[in-house]
Amino acid sequence: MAETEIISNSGNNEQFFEGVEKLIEIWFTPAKNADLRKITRQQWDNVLKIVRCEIISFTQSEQVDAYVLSESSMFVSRRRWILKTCGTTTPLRCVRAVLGLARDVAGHARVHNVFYSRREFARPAAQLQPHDNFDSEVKLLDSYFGDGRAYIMGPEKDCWYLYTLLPLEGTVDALEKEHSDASEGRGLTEPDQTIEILMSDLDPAVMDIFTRQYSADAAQATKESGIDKIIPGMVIDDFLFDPCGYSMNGVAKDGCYMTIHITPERSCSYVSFESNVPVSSYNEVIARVLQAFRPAKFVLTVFATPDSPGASAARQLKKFPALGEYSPLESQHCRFSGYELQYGLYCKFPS
Ligand SMILES: C[S@+](CC[C@H](N)C(=O)[O-])C[C@H]1O[C@@H](n2cnc3c(N)ncnc32)[C@H](O)[C@@H]1O
Repeated sequence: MAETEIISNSGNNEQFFEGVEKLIEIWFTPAKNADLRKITRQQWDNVLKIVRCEIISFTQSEQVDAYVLSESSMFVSRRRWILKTCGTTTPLRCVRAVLGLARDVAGHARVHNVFYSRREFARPAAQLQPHDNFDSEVKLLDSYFGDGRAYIMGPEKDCWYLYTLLPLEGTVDALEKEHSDASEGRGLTEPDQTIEILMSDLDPAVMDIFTRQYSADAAQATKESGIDKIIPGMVIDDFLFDPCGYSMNGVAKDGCYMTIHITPERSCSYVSFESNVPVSSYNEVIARVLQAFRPAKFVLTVFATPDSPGASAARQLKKFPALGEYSPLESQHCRFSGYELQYGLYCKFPS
């Protein structure tokens, strides 16, 4: 597991923990009999050693294998791999190994799409290479994928970074991509949508729930915080760290997932929520998440293909609405070839 750093001036000997995750999602082009779930547990253990984290729990649905990690989560399905890790982990260092296993073990030789994203770290200088700056991350990603584009959204301290192979809609690159996808039979996509809510500065009373002092086990923390009500019908795999910290994965029968990670330490409190639940409005989910965690500030991102129910959710958020007691500070909308993206930064009123 990655090391944590003692905060010298916290006064209560509290440790600093970088809750902000690096999130990489790779989609492979559909191929006959190819399935990333052919990669064995031992092989994943070896991959995660490179990242400096380990598997601590596992659950699955018919469509997805969900791993809780010492630093966040990993989801493996037929052609999509998601790795989300926090602390000082190094997820981009394992991508070459994953591409090799995908080709040699799973039968996936072709990458269809890549999304790498993260919020700005609380302490960027504490990160290990290449994660100590976005330029280095992009350089390494380009060495794997060759042809990516990098974006930075929002104001400096609260910005959100994205690297993807998707070109912006209407550009020459987008037209070229459509042509090459069509000629190589790669036009096959499926509806996809993802919401992330990346929250900081959370209500200390809520954060106390995610300590061993307060909750006897993860199940108690899940229930008491209302996490079990955010998206009903999920099979929940939760873990309460000692002395504090919490991670959960939820999987549903229809193949969708949710994942929540909590760093409750007062000086660096952080919570992330992510799901691909196929709804046409995120209003209820967002309201439940904010009610459960009561952050002072959060970054909201929604990715959706035009044929997914989430496309209308992304457009609703584009109108830049206040969300309950939260006012919008920044908003950006991007149309990629095949995806819409909405980024928003929100702050509790008055800011
Ligand atoms: C893995 S969790 C969730 C991190 C997540 N990315 C988030 O959103 O905050 C991190 C929390 O668990 C605590 N923790 C306790 N033991 C840990 C361990 N062995 N490895 C990682 N985190 C641990 C950390 O101090 C921190 O509060």
